Amino acid sequence: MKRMLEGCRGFFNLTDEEKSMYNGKHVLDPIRCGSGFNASVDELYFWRDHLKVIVHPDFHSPNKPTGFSNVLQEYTKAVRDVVRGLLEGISENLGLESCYINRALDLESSLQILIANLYPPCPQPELAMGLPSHSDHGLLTMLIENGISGLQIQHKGKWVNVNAAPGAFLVNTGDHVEILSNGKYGSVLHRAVVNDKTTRMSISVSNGPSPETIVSPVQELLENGSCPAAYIGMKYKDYLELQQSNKLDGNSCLNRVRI
Ligand SMILES: O=C(O)CCC(=O)C(=O)O
Ligand SMILES: [Fe+2]
Repeated sequence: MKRMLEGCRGFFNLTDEEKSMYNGKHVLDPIRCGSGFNASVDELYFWRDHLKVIVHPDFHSPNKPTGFSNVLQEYTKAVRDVVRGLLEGISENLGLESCYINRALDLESSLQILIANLYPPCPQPELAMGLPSHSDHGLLTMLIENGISGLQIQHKGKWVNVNAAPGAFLVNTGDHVEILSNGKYGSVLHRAVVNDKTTRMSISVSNGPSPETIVSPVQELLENGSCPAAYIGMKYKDYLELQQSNKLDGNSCLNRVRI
């Protein structure tokens, strides 16, 4: 974790020119960096620099700073192993075989994206936001931070600060866990606030199905409980396009697939 945080800090410290080759805009561009959240559609800019790298099924990495690529590969592989275990637990908890989700969503080819967020001190934190309210598109997001808090999750309509223990992973459930569990697991709405004293850094790793998988509520859950499907099925890749093309105005993209 420490080496990953250092590596990302090293990337943000590169010159603008060195970073400018990664100014991609499309959600499936392998390496993208920049400022703001969804820079192509949002009018508002947020107090944040970011780096997004697709690391699986095909591995990509910026070639600077030195050694970054090795740490990125090692870290994201370890995260995939932890996620596989968590999804086995979630499968069992849903009354399914432990390997159900891993198999049904073709996690051998899972889309895994690393997002490093840098939130510098903001002179008027009450007027700015690090990241606006959103839910993550994947199954599980594994988040670490540099010891500075800033994540808030929505709980019973209120924003609650999340203070992680040092060295802990924060695990956010994403839209595709909600879809496949037919709402038994909720995708958590969250946002990041900024402060006026210290630079905060967070690294989230989004772990999703394979891009070509059509995800819909698990059939066994509908039959067992005789409840109707609450979401339409959609290819994960198409869902990403849909999320990217819409302004994130505090609503999750899930509203687009709810029946
Ligand atoms: O910085 C944070 O704590 C939140 C990051 C986040 O939500 C994301 O990268 O999707
Ligand atoms: Fe997020």
